[in-house]
Amino acid sequence: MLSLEEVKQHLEIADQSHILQFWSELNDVERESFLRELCQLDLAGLKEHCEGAARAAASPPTSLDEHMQPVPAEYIGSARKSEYDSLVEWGNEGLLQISKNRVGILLLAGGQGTRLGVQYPKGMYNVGLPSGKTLYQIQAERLHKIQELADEKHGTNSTIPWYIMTSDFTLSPTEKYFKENNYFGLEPSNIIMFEQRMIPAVTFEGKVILQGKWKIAMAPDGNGGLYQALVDNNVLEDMKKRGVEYLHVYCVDNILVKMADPLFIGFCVSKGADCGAKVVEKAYPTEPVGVVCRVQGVAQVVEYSEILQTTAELRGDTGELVYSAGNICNHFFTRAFLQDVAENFISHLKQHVAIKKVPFVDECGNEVKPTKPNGIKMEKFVFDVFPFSRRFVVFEVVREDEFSPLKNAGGAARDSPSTARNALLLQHCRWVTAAGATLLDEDGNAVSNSPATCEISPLVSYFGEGLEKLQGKTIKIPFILDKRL
Ligand SMILES: CC(=O)N[C@H]1[C@@H](OP(=O)(O)O)O[C@H](CO)[C@@H](O)[C@@H]1O
Repeated sequence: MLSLEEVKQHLEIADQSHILQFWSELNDVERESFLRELCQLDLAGLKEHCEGAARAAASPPTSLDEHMQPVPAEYIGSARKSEYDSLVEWGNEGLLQISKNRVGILLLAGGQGTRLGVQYPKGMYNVGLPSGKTLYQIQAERLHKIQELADEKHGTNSTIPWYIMTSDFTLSPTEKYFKENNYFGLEPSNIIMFEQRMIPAVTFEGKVILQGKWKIAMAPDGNGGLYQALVDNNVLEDMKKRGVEYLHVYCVDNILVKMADPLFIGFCVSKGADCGAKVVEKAYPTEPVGVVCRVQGVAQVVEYSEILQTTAELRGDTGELVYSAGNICNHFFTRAFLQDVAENFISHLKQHVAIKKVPFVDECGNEVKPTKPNGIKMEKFVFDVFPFSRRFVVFEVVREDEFSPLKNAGGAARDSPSTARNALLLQHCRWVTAAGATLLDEDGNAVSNSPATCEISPLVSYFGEGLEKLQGKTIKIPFILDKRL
């Protein structure tokens, strides 16, 4: 650990001496804790970080819009439009890769859940399903199931390691939650949790914000902090040791996420891709999803916060949105590509500016909750490695089956606990109906097209398969299927 004097010198060079303004008022315990925190900062890079943040926030955002083009059709596969034989072939390829232990999944779970308004990790959220399952539990059970499907087909005993990127906010509660739930029956050594870095929030004048007299306002470095975290935590070595060649990266909040989706993985592998993204057709022009496109001929995502409304609203001859490929934060990477990024491109990753309300202490040491934005948080985005890909592909999937994110607190019109819950229940109603059963509501009327209390455990079915025995049955809701038929 550095001495106080050494830290002081670094702070002076970085023009950040105000960080120690309350030092004389601190007791020994506080001093030790603060010094330890300061030593963990990238002190050598602090000046550049602070000045860069202030510069970036002051300059008008560079618009990419005029250089955008849609991704050419030959790089797009579609769960909706591709031929049946191709879908079967890709699905089989994916299951084969899983059975050979070549597939891993990586969950981005370092976020603070600010919009959702919870103090705990988003994955622990219970959207109010009849089973009361949380997002983490649903995901763990899907993982069990997809391993089982691969094993049944290939007579193997496969493992899909589950890498979970957390942050200072989410690591300990996530660890505790998995432990308390006995890792949902998964082997703990195959669940690898690690932390992304945190970086200081900065004022518009380029000064690190003090959140307390001996506490800096820190924020995770965005989901694109993944690449640095892979290096910091030797994750790529772990993948190599296990023989994992393909990684499916996804974010925590999508209740319909198909982890290690064999179709997506099989499609990417068959196309020889090093990098791929799943998309859904945008629901409306201003939907808060990134647009997967090309910028000056290179694959990229233009985030919803950075696209001009006029571009988002552009329509083609037949009235369809020109930029309709909505990013659902489901990415495919080969290990070789990630290694290349780790070795050559981390420092080239773009920094995005987020202007936020950051609680701080004033000159007198009083804690203040700002009413208007006062701070800059710099973030990297996970998809900003797409431009470094040599073969990038896109896979379009059906929204109703694959995308219902939990972003907002209850009561919001969109992307809320109830929309997520209903999306899952509706999907399960469709599965039961497709299997040839009739669902009846409490009054004996057939249920169609409304979310009824019909929940099928992921341990029973992953895609809607395995429900053949329901054919011809009449089933009264509530219907909870949690054991194999
Ligand atoms: C940096 C990043 O990954 N942004 C993603 C991510 O948005 P958030 O609003 O950050 O959750 O998830 C969206 C899908 O839910 C996707 O459309 C968007 O591009």
